[in-house]
Amino acid sequence: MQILDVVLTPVAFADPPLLNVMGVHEPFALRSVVQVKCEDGVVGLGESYGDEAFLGEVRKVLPRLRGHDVFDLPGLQRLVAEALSDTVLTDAHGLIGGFSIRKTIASVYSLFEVACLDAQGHYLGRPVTDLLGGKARDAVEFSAYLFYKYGKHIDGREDSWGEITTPETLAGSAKRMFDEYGFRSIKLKGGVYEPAQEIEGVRALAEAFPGHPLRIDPNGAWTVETSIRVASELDGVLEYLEDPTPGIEGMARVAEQASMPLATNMCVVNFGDVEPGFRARAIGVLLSDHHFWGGLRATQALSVTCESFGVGLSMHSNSHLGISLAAMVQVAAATPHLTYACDTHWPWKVEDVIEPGVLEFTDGAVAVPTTPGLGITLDEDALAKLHENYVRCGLTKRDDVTYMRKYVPGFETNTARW
Ligand SMILES: O=C([O-])C(=O)C[C@H](O)[C@@H](O)C(=O)[O-]
Ligand SMILES: [Mg+2]
Repeated sequence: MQILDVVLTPVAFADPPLLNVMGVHEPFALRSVVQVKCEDGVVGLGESYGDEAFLGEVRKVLPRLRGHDVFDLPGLQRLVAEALSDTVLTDAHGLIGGFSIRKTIASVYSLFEVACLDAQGHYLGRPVTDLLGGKARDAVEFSAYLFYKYGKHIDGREDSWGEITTPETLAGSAKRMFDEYGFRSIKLKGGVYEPAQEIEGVRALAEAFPGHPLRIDPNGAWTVETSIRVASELDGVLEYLEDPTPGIEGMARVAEQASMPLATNMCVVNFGDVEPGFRARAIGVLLSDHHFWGGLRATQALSVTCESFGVGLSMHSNSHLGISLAAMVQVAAATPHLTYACDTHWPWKVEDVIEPGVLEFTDGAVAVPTTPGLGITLDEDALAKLHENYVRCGLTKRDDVTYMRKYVPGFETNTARW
């Protein structure tokens, strides 16, 4: 089945001022939506990053896709690699580890791989899970992903969550997420305040939600020594500790002393990192992300690798829309070795590009769609509206650091600060 045309649409959706180690989220999160249009009216959907540098790489591939067989994924991989000369994509938020040509190719390939799998599924009348080997579970569990946040954006734009800076407001946000989505486990994005304050936040959550698995992710805000101390203070409280300190070597030193497993989406971020990361015993849990690991099939290969080495697997997320959630759900469902509830930023957004009603949360889990492809339908009007947002907002890259300086003049990132 030949690809006849590919339409790339950059979009932007409203994002609250969520805090992290790098600063604060800007008023809009950027994404790209791709429609791979094939013979017989079949269309496949993909979603990924929306910053200008990423779009530039994606655009290099577009003219080569016409005439490509949508079932030929190795050919797609070659075609992407050939198109992307030797550019290495980086980002201005630094939250998903190092960059390389390999990771750049994997990221761009992933966008098209997902769209091709969606198209294949529509053509065959089968869900993507079937194309990935079949369902290992009927629903995919996610965790309540909590953030500290400001009450409003610099331009006065507000959201329904209000300010979250204290243990009380943190527990309040968890309660709301539990009530609305039925989540059972909690992840706290840390790296914002000094460790004692974030430990207090974790303890407040543990007290308010006894028995619910808890994690904290300061995105490398702590030194090795601080990480070891926090791990010891939160012994018996955390299910796992995510990226306490930067780099494989530092993580390995923490892992040696910590009672709980360490997780990462920062120090092992492509297949080249697996051997050194696993050899150093730096992590007990790998947080995969199909957007930069090279798609859904690469995520399954990663899962088998993790299982072979006794490493757990879960899923990392960035601010995303429904096409990405659908892809995460499909691959998670078709991946037997998935050992923890996955991350999602889903509760923080109020708009989308897909028709509502399919990806619903019950008891913190999304039922795996059984309809063809990813199981979702693009809402063309919503896509046009979010594209209009993109044009109007004027953002071309994610830059939490510079935006934070509007709140805190002179702000420097918190990486290994404490
Ligand atoms: O687990 C993580 O490190 C993330 O989810 C990275 C994200 O970019 C998160 O920090 C965010 O949205 O600010
Ligand atoms: Mg993380």
